[in-house]
Amino acid sequence: MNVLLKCVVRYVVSFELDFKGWRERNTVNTVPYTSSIPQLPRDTHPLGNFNSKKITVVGMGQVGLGCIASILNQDICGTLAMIDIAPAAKKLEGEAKDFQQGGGFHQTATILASSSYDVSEKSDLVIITAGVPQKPGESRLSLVERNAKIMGAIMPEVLRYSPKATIMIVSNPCDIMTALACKLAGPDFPQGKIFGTGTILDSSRLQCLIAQSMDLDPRNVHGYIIGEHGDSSVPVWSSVRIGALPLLAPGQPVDDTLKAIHKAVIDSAYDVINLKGYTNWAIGMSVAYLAKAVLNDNRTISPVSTCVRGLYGIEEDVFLAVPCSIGSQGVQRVAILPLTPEEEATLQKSAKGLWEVQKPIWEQLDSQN
Ligand SMILES: NC(=O)C1=CN([C@@H]2O[C@H](COP(=O)(O)OP(=O)(O)OC[C@H]3O[C@@H](n4cnc5c(N)ncnc54)[C@H](O)[C@@H]3O)[C@@H](O)[C@H]2O)C=CC1
Ligand SMILES: CC(=O)C(=O)O
Repeated sequence: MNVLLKCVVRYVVSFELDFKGWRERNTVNTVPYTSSIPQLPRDTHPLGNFNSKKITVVGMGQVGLGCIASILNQDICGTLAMIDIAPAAKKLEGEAKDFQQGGGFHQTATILASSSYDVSEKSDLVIITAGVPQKPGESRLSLVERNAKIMGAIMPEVLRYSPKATIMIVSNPCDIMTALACKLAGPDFPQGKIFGTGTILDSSRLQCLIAQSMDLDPRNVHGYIIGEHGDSSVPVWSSVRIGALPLLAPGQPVDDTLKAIHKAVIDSAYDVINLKGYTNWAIGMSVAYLAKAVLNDNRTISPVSTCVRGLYGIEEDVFLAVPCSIGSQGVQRVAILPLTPEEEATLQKSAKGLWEVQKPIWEQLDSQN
């Protein structure tokens, strides 16, 4: 009984400490991180209100299609718009018709498709998946220049037709593309409203691999990969929980099994791309999960990509994934996860590496203004 009481007290205390670790997400790029904003009123969502909600997905390749399939299966919105470039128009029309013909099994009343952004008008959420994918063996960072050009073409159109939308970036390299989308939106666009899918997929891969090694349900593994959605990602072993139990005791070193699990997480995308040429279903499920959090204003905690300058001793103007609460306005608050000195140092290294790739694009953009 005594032991049980101690456990309860420990968890109540640690909840309070964790709660104090939240930092409000500033609404505008220029507001310093330390400022706090009044909590935004929670949207009311009576049953069936999703019908008034509109999602646009830009980029109807493998990932875009994976997103649409998951969104439709989960009855998240009433209207869905699909956008791709003009040369892909015929395929786009075919995909839209195929999804429309499943109307007996989902509740999305309207599915639109076009290469023109007027179909995206007044979207509540815009999801950007357009861009070049990796070839087998290619890193995400190597896509940066090609996909920066594509992002440059897309963002003005998105903002023209849906200036109030929350925007989710999936295109790789996801963290730099999210930073770029924010820069293109300008300093007056509420900062948290543009976020990247970050390491939500990497964290799911981590959950699955740990669960597999322990013969458990992945949904009982709680923990995050943070930092870059890519090769320099950081597993926060110090806060992984199995059910309510910590995976590691305080000070317990990370052993070779855990290191191998992290390596397997990093290798996951390369592995699937080698096997089938692309990844799409797991990211589609991740996107639908986040879309539901936005449209239902759920305040769901997920590791998504947001500006981390000023956090964890990071000085560079970079976006990385950290656990955030996600609602209708995108990232509403950033959770300040306690890190060990090693985890913090690895995150800082990841930030520096990303900044080296991002810097030339920033210099180019700044010289144009
Ligand atoms: N963040 C994440 O966890 C993941 C990100 N990705 C990334 O998602 C992106 C898309 O991957 P896939 O769908 O496999 O590639 P894909 O080549 O199958 O599709 C890309 C689509 O973007 C379209 N597109 C190109 N320029 C466009 C523009 N200006 N406007 C509208 N559409 C445009 C293309 O026509 C094509 O349909 C890649 O950058 C990939 O690396 C992929 C998986 C996971
Ligand atoms: C391609 C990619 O970013 C992924 O599957 O993680």
